[in-house]
Amino acid sequence: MEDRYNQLTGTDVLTYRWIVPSESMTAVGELVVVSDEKKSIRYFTRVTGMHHEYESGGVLVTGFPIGCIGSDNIFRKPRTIPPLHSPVRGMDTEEISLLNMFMGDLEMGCMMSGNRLISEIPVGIPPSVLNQHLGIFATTGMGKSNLMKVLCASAIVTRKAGILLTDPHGEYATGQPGDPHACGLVHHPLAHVGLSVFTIRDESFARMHGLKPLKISHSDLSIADLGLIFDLSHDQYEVIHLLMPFKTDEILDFFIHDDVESLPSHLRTTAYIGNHQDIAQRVRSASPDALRLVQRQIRTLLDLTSGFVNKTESSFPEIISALDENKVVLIDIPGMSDAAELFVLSAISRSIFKDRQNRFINEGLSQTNGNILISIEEAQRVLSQRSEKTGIFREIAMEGRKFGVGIGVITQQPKNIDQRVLAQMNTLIVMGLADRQDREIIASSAKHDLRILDTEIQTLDRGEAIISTIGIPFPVSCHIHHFEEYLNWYS
Ligand SMILES: Nc1ncnc2c1ncn2[C@@H]1O[C@H](COP(=O)(O)OP(=O)(O)OP(=O)(O)O)[C@@H](O)[C@H]1O
Repeated sequence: MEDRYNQLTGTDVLTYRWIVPSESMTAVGELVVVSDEKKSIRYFTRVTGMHHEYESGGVLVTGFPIGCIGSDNIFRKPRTIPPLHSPVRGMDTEEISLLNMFMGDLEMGCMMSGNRLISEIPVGIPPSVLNQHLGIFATTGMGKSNLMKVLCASAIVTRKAGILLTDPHGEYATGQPGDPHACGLVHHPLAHVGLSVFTIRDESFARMHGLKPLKISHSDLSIADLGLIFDLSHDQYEVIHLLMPFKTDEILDFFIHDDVESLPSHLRTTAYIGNHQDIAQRVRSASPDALRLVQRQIRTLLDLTSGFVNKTESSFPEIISALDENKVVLIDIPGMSDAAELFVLSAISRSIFKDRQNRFINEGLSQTNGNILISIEEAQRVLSQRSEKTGIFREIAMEGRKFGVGIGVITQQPKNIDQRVLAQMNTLIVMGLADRQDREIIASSAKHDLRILDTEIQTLDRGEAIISTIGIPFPVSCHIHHFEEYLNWYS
């Protein structure tokens, strides 16, 4: 090899340049080490770009130092620069194990260095960051469902955090319907201890797979969530606000037992005869049409959800204690409409958040409680800039951290998520984003500078991700395990 190759030809603190022979297989994302041999400092550097160099006939590579390590063996942000002509080389075994030390317990895949898989470095995020929210940004078909299953599989093994997810497609519990080779979370060898599935499917299916029936009681619901299901007018929102101080089971009882058409006129006389005088008094000033509509919608909602919403029975205490035991809780609701799924997720999320909040206020959360991650697919439905439907999810995004509750925002359209919510996300997993504006928004909210990884993000393949988390001092390229294969490792 000629001398001029693989030596630093230019540096500033955050950009290194060197030339490699044109036939070399250097790839964007590759990790190399630039060593300052005099001072015994090694600079770990990630290839961020390259182009042909006329003069030398080689390829001019640019890289970004992700950290450096001196003779004290402490990994630091690079504030110094290596001298010109410092050698640039691949990582050795000791350097690979050094990077391995930063990886967390919730394993998702293996580290990638350019096109090469480093199987010695399993990539995972620490469970301790889950209360600081997580964003998964993936174009359709890039492997987001597979990633979620792998993340849950790891959580089932490590049992250091609880994860809640809803599944309206029926693919997480027992595998993609119609695919005989697909596996689901129930096939995890530790599912009996680390997984709880609550389902709306029929009893025989549930029994065969060890799933529990999902039950939601009237008092688990919040009247505010009516807006998740129906488009409410200003007047209807007013009715909802008037009703807010009352318990939901009483509100529902009131609307179920009064005659829809005569309700408003009754209320205008003093002769209301019923069990809910206080509610009747309160809604007296509301628009009769809005009141009638709200009543009709409540009845429709209870009709639609009659399979699992009932007066008194509730799975919520069991869901909360499973999450407290750091289990994965899957709400299996195949065929449920978009709106109804959000309604269910909102009710469960509120219950989890309020429980943790109350315990925090009354007893101080014990250190043994792990974090809980509530994952929301297509999160732009509830966390967009102008949505009135953000309710509990925004509250968790803003305040969940101190109570150990984080949200997992999964979306293809980060530009449609409220920027203030994105700013709260301390772990970002990017799985391909074709839209430049989407990439810019993510780059500006990440804890690491992802702008320089733009080329890499654009060249991500299915099953590949860039992970930026406060738990790891540099962004990591990762090849996500294939769920079915990952399960086999445990079997
Ligand atoms: N890491 C991976 N390794 C190998 N194959 C993968 C990986 N991730 C996903 N796949 C395969 O790619 C296909 C699409 O994956 P998946 O269903 O997870 O994508 P998705 O992003 O959830 O898609 P959609 O947006 O349509 O729900 C599946 O056949 C899956 O097995």
